[in-house]
Amino acid sequence: MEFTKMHGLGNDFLVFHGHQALPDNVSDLAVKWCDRFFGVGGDGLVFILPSEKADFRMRIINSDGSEAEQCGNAIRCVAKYVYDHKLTDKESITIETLGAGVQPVSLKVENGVVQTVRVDMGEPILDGLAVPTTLEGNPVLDRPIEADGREFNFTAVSMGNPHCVIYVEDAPNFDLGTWGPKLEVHPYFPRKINVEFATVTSRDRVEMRVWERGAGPTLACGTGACATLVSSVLNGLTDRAAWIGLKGGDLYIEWNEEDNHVYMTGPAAAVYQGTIEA
Ligand SMILES: N[C@H](CCC[C@H](N)C(=O)O)C(=O)O
Repeated sequence: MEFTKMHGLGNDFLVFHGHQALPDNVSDLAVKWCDRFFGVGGDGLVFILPSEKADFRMRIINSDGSEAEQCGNAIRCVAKYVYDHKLTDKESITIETLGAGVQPVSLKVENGVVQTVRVDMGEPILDGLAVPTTLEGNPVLDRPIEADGREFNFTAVSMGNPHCVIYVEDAPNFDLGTWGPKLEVHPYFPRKINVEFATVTSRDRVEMRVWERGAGPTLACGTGACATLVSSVLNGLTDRAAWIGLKGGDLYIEWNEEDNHVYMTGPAAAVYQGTIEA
């Protein structure tokens, strides 16, 4: 199967186009192909499929084989792919996702190549039971959670996929590897959860590191950046637009007061094309 290796701020994927549906053994293939030693290496597989409701449809499989409802960095890669491969000549397109409906995407094109992508990520879901968590509350805001004897406070936000945002002293140096996996599978989260550790440095900047559900530590998480901005506004820590500083780079996130939609702006890059045996 032919693929294009792409990334959004180092959150990297094998991108496939030209298929009508996911391969039957896509979970096994994700585990095998995302392995960084025995496979191509990646945080997940992304399939660009036909859609009856939008210009294109995206499905995302994490490196552990689980399918996610949404993926911010991947949707920017999909937008770049379809324009650069001349599957569309529009600079405003729509992409259907499993968990966030149809999303408008606008492309910033320079010299005929997509440089940055702005995605309407839709409205955040704040009702605790809908994120989902087992907790009542709309929102579930700054609530205690205990893992292995240590207590944190978290805010729950869904962008179609679930997120748990926790504020810490120094996110870039936080012990992500110890606490991320424990919280990912905490009993509060029936579908597990993406865990963001964040440090607010000003009203328009937050440093964040992410332990992703089904993928572990990644260099960037688009939906996680959106969840972190929404959480920071709800907790009174930032304005409604801010830079989210990730290990792989920065994303600009806005939570529009008029339409309640979250907008994400950032880059997408293609690295190489290849073929791989199923
Ligand atoms: N691991 C995530 C999916 C990928 C999200 C992330 N890579 C992004 O850019 O939003 C989940 O299971 O919800």
